[in-house]
Amino acid sequence: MGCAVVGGGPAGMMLGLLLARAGVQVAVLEKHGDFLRDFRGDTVHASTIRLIDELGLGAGFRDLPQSRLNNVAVPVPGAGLVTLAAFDSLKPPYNYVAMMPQWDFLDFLASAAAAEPTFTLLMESEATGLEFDGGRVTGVRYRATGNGAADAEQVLHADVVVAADGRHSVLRQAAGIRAREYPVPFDAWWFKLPRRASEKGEVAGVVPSLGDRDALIALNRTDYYQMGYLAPKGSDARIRENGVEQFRRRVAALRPDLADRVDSIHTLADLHWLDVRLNRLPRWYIDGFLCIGDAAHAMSPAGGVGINLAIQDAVAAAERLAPDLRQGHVRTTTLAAIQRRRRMPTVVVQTVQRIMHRVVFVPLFAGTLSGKTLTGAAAGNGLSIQRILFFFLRHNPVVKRVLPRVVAIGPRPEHAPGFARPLTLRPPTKLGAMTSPTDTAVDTAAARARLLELIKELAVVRGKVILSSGAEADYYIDLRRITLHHEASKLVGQVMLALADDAGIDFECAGGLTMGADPVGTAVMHAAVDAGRTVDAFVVRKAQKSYGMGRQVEGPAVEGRKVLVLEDTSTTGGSALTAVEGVRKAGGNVVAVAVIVDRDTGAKEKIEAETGVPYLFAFGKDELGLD
Ligand SMILES: O=P(O)(O)OC[C@H]1O[C@H](OP(=O)(O)OP(=O)(O)O)[C@H](O)[C@@H]1O
Ligand SMILES: O=C(O)c1cc(=O)[nH]c(=O)[nH]1
Repeated sequence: MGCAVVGGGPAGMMLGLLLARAGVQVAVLEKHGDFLRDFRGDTVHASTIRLIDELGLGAGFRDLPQSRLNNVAVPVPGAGLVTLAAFDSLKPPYNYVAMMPQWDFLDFLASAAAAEPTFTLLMESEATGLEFDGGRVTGVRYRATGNGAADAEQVLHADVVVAADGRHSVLRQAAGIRAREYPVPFDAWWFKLPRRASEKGEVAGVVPSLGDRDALIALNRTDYYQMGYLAPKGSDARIRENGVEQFRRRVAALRPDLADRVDSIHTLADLHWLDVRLNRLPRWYIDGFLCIGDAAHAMSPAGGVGINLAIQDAVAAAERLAPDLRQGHVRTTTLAAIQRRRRMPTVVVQTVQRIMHRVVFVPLFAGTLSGKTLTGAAAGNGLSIQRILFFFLRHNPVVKRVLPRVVAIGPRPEHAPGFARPLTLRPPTKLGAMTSPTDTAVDTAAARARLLELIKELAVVRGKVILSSGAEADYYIDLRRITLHHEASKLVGQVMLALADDAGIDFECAGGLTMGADPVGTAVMHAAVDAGRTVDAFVVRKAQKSYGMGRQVEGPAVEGRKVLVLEDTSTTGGSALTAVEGVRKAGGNVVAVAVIVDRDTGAKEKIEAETGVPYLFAFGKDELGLD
């Protein structure tokens, strides 16, 4: 076996799927017989949705029953419902958090992985320990608990064992790795309250209400409210001693609007206690063994970002493990590289959570924080750190932009490794283009999102610069760094092809003025061929060649054929116009001009007026943050 993953949660299943797509033998061991468990994190964050699109699974994912969380709001006395994180301010389509039962999400990942021949899912297989050879882990010991075979311990040998078995990881203990604990002031108790049909249309959101020494959050789900009661650590025994009636009264006091249904909490056995922990391992690995997700760093539920972080760990791990696993030996330096990659986002998120604990939860449980404190409505309430923070959360434009991003996307989001992405886009048919974008659109959305990120990261250069036209500008987009880039080139082809298809442009040749347009033309040609179409590329020289064939337009003849003129970017539109003129002289029928980035400097108007064909662009300067 290449890789044995222990724990069929979001991180374990994602890692299994990605490694299987790399063609590596991988087994995921899950101790339960199904994924059905209440009150696991039921969020799928924006960066995970983007990842799913990149894996070509977006259409199936969107078919799953789910609701969208568009914001996080707090009701504050005197200020109404205050939105703290408006996800819908993020760029679509990744501008929400999907809420769905985690078992649906895990079933979905499991069925995608089952399509890969190198993937095995071992349900009812409980890991009990590690197998060592010298100091190196060489496998995992486990017990199959199904079919009454509970006591037969077996060994699964693997090049690497990955523990994705959560906060109480059995395997990390077996590896002798100990976590560093940070104090957490509270625990959480999850339960459900019914949601009436008449309430279905209400804002989907997370609605917290603060008490004097406790708090209640409500997650609006399709036909119920998922309630989280928060109280000081160590309160579980007291809550249970006080009995169900007192607990119902407390819930009713915190959410009077839900008081009419607290009877649905039949007994305190309906409360699911979460012993909240915040910790992380100083070292996530030993030879042959790696921890990811909560096994490497238990997260507080504050912000609800633990699942996303765990999935991102899985992606980073898959990307780095796959090459080693293909060679049959996982180097310890590779495991160290995975920890290096994921440590920063972990530390950032945990630090934010620890600040939230200190600033919100400690005073809350000391009885010095309530909704009134935040707005200053409480008598004798001066400027407090909470009021200042609350003011910033509501009014500071940078905080208002950054907060939804931190929650929905997270620091250092990961992208699907090339080996896990679908090989080609589906060939669009004329009928398909007219009816629904289905799979093609979903894949294109992922390609477009990734390309945009690469352009921002690699091509945008700020500072004074002289342009081709002689004009001076404050920024330059060096798209050659994109069109000649190992990952971006392919995306350029896919995105530009989809751009023309979406505009209903039918073409047989693609190219433009050398040299910016050259790699764009070949990328489009390859994307078209991948999609089962025949498109040739061409190059328009800046001047006609004075010897040889004496041509200005090089490549298979464009004469009598439908031509898409391409550019990487345009400012005055002069280069694209030269290309159109060259193609027309060579007898080509120009059907459109398309550029990757438009600088919004009048090129569109000029080109459309002078050539009479549409001018398309994949990205505007506003999308690059250059507005
Ligand atoms: O719309 P325009 O004002 O024509 O400006 C845009 C052109 O400028 C750049 O090329 P450049 O002229 O620098 O030449 P190169 O492709 O040979 O590098 C770019 O690749 C476009 O072709
Ligand atoms: O106008 C240009 O010369 C120009 C602008 C730009 O952003 N990028 C580029 O390659 N050329």
